[in-house]
Amino acid sequence: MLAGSDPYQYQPGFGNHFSSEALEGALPVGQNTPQVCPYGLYAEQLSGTAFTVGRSGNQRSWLYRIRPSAVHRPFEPYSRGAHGVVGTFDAAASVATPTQIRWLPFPIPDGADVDFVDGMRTIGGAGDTALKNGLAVHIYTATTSMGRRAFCNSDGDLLIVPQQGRLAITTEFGPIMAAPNEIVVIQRGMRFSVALPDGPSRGYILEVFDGHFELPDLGPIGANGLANPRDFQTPTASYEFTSDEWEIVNKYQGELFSARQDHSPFDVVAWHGNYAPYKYDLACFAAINSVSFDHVDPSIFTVLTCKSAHPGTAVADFVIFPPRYEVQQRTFRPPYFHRNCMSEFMGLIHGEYEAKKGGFLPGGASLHSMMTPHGPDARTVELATSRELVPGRVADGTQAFMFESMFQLRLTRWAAEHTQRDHSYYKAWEAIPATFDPTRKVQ
Ligand SMILES: O=C(O)Cc1cc(O)ccc1O
Ligand SMILES: [Fe+2]
Repeated sequence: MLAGSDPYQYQPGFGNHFSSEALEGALPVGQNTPQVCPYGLYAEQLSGTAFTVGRSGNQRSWLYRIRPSAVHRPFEPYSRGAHGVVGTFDAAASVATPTQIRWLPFPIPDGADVDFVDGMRTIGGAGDTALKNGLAVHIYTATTSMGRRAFCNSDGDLLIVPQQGRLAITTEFGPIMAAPNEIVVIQRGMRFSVALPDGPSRGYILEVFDGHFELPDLGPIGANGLANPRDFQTPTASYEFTSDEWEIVNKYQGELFSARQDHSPFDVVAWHGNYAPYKYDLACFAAINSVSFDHVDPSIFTVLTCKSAHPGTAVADFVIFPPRYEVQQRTFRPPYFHRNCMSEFMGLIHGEYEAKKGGFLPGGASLHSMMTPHGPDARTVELATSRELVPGRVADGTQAFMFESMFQLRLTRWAAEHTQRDHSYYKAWEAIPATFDPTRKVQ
């Protein structure tokens, strides 16, 4: 990187075999592990899949760094305050409820210095990190940068959805700046440190304990549309060479551990491979929908999917509800009433969600669990059944999203008993009248 140039340089593409060097010639030529690497760097492989996974699914990167990551003092249990991260969702650690759940915006601590790691709280999840089966949903509320602290998650991949405040993320692969309406994916094992250029910040995190996010198949849509691969952005190598004291906070089996080292974890001078973090601007999403009639299932707005072993059934889909035109004729246009064999966790980045124009607020959340009945609120139903069906815009200035999962989620007690839990949420549907009239068969 040249002095004074923009540190945020990205490589476009999804799942590419990227190459990046901050110092010309730092990547070994023609091999991964020379006897001595250029500039006296150490070669270190970071594996995202088992060595033996088939070629099309195999993910790994080679990092050429000033000191190997192995150079650190032992990990000890993390002692800085009681942390609220959970990696096992059994009856001891969490509660199950099939009721419709909503939270008003999660408050950002006032006056206290809380960074991204200490401000992370698990809302709920399923399964267990040790068996690499399940997922967790977290929220972060933070007021201060991590400084010389780095976080590393051994338990799975993190899909981060900033809702308030940009995240300036230093990663081993280079820096990423992510603003609200962008998402960042940081995979298992990657060290990163979060600074807050805008001060108090909040956002959502989806963690998958197995697999990786991929672009959904497009089927009859064809070769283009939805999230296009070239709009994903992976950072470029950037390093620091210091003997400063750093703390590495490692989430392992849902617990936090801390180790100290006298060098920066961000000392990767060059790297190559296809296991690398990325960001994506949700405004790049090329939405596709019905141009004739009927409400299309929200899977049409899938940005990324983490597949399970059951074809077509996701560990987790990341789905958005982007600004778009709505043109369907003779159609109840809002989300339909339904009971789903998947779990639906929703959040709102900004604006108002089309099915609930009040109560579901930016920085808040809702959970409609497996088979929990839900749909548009009474006001939305009233408007949608009486309005003239002219072409119109929907969701302008708005961005809601959904983490949809095949798993049954359990809530942490923190989330279930949170003061922001909206116990009157059920009233959203209370005023929906019975309009049934056996003498009036009009469609
Ligand atoms: O429940 C929700 O609000 C999400 C949702 C939106 C939609 O358009 C169709 C189905 C669905 O679950
Ligand atoms: Fe739904």
